This record gives sequence, structure tokens and C-alpha cells, in this order.
Amino acid sequence: MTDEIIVRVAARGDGLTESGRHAAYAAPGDTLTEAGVVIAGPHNVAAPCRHFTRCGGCQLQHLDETSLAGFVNDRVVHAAQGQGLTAKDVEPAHLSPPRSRRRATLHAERAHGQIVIGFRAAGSHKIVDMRECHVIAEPLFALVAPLRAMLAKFPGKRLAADIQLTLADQGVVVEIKGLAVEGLGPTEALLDFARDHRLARLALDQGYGPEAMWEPEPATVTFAGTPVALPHGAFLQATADGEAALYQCARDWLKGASAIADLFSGLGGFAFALGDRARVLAVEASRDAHLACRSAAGRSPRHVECVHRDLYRNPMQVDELARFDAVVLDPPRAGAREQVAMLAHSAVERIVYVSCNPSSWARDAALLVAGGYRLAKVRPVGQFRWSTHVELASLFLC
Ligand SMILES: C[S@@+](CC[C@H](N)C(=O)[O-])C[C@H]1O[C@@H](n2cnc3c(N)ncnc32)[C@H](O)[C@@H]1O
Repeated sequence: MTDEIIVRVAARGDGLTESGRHAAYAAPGDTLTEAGVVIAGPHNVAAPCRHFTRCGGCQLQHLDETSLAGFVNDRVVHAAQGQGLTAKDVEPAHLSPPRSRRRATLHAERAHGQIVIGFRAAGSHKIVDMRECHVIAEPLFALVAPLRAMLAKFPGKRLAADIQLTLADQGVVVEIKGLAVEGLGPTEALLDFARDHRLARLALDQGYGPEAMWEPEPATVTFAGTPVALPHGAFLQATADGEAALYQCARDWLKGASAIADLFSGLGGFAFALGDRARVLAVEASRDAHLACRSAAGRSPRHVECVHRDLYRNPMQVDELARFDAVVLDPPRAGAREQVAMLAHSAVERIVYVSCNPSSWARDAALLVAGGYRLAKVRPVGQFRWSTHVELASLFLC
């Protein structure tokens, strides 16, 4: 064995040499010595955050911008290659900037009498007490110290809660799960916290599902000028700029389409983004998200109609798809095998497949290609900056 150069970063974040040796926190251009020591090269930079390597929130802060974009790009290209597919036109990766993530789930517990709050440690259930964070948006981070102080007022030795933070139009929505709130004192502490920090909503889930205890006006998120009510736990793209990059792909690639199906439509972000120049049918299985989208569509000048439907059990059939000249689909991490099997046999001219999992996307992409489609364009998107989580938009033409 000799010294070798790290040539790329593997899916889980390790640096890899040509011969397949790997090393943690190694960047392309680093040297991996015979003894297994990593000698930093030009793309290995000092991590901005003091918690890096302990906190499980980030795996790649040691990469400079070029290698980070390379990683996001390679994840998508290699997933496609693994299924025998070549994307001819791979657009430059979009990377969300630091401090832009608008939703995050933090964890809190009492340890040795102190409240700790943050992401879980890498490969462990321990919580890394967050004193700084370079990924979550400033309004979310600004709540961490006040949350710590507020939770310290809760009595009892044991405290363990999950805290979901989401940036809505009106401010931050905070949903706390697992916190036992008994008596007037803790209730007042929560309400004071919500008022003092001008929360958009404070919801508690004590085992019966989330219940809002503070929401001065209905919390919304706005898509293409259309405010849509934000139900508890509804899906939202992780960053506003990442969302804009994905919607822009759909708008650019579907120019001229007149009837579009937006499958796995959530609150209707793609539907509203496309509904100014085409009729869009938004199809979604979550009843709360469907109703929020339908109600917003009723007030919007955009041409959006909504259907409540489970596309895993009941995918749109080939004859139903014949009504559309384009389809956008943005399924959960598992992909959309059943729906894609129908699309593969359809005559839909253009399909924009948006994915948060290059592996399931590549598997589904191979089905589309076997059905006669060609992978025309790909745009890798790194909304989860410095993590190994990669998203993408892709265009298939028949
Ligand atoms: C990745 S999100 C995309 C949401 C939306 N396109 C957006 O950009 O905000 C996936 C969506 O699929 C929905 N979903 C999950 N399983 C589904 C199913 N079986 N049928 C239809 N929709 C489903 C989820 O509720 C979620 O809203």
C-alpha cells in the first residue's frame, strides 16, 4: 500500500481513494497515507462550527464550496450511473447558503440538572447542546437559548422533548412533542414564551397529536403570492432558495404545457408556481395538506384544482394521465414505484421528477427509461448544506 489521493466523497461522507480506501473527514485532493493518516489538501477547510464532528446535523463542513458542489453533483450522477443511466445535461448544483434552513427538529432533555437542546450527536442518541449553528435560519437559532431557559422552569428530574421549528409567514411555528405540561405554572411559562418571542404558533403534542395553544392568526406559507394555511407537521422544502430553484426548473422545463398534474403536491407549491400559465391538478394524500391547498386555490387567481388521493395504493392510471401534457412528481424518500409504472406506459410528453433521495429516484428513472422516456436534464440541489442529504430535479421526455 502507498500514499493515495482522495478522489471523491462517498454517499455517507467519507473521502474515497481510487482503490476504494476511505477516511472520515477527508476532502478530494487530500492525501491518505499508508498509515491511514489524512494530510489536508487545498479543498479541506476549517469547519465554521465548534460542534462539527460531534453534532449529527452536519457531515461535510470540512469541504470547500467546490468540493461540496462536487459531492452534491456526484451523488446524483453516480445514482443514475448505478442504474445504467446517463444524464447528458447536468446543470450546476444549487447549494443553499449557511443559515438558510427554515425547518429543523431539535431535541431537548434534562441532563445533570441542566437543559440541553440541539441535534443528536453523530451515531448516538445523545444531544449536542447547541451553542451555535451555521445551518438553521437566524430566527430559529434565536429561540434556542430562550427555549433552554423556559424548559428549565419545568419541574421534575426527567424531561425529554422533540421541538420542531418552522419559519412561517408570521414568524416561527414551534411544535413540542413529549413535554408533560401539568398545572398553571408550566402552562403560563409556555404562553409567556410564545408571546415574548412573537411566535406564529406554539403547539403541544402530549400523546394525542399536536394542539395549538397559541396562534394569534392562522399561520401560513406563501407560494407564488398565494398564502396557504400551514397545518401541523406539513411538508415544506427545507430552504426558501432551494424551493425557488426547484420551482424554477419546473417553470423553465414545462414552458408551453397547458395541463399539468402535480403529484404528491403537499401544500401546492409547484401547483401555484405553475398555475399562472397552465391548468394544474394538485394530488395529495395528506388530508390536512390537501384541504389547505384547496382552500388557498379557491381564493387564488391561479388555475389550481385539488384532489385527495393516495398515489401509492391508487396511482393515476394511464387513461387518466392522458388528460395532461406534463406531470410534476415530488414523492417522499421511498420514491413512487407504483405511480412511475403508470407514467412509464403513458403518453405524457414531459415529466419533471423532483426527489429527496437519489437512490429511489434512480430506480424509478430506470423504469421511465425502460418505458421509452429519456433523461434530458438534471439539477442537483443541496438544501441540506454540509449534510449528505441531496435533492434533485430532473426532466424526462418521451
Ligand atoms: C416531498 S413532499 C412534496 C410536497 C410538495 N411537492 C412541495 O414541494 O412542498 C411529498 C408529499 O407526498 C405526500 N404523500 C406521501 N405519501 C403519499 C401518497 N401515498 N399519495 C399521495 N401523496 C403522498 C406527503 O404528504 C407530502 O406532502
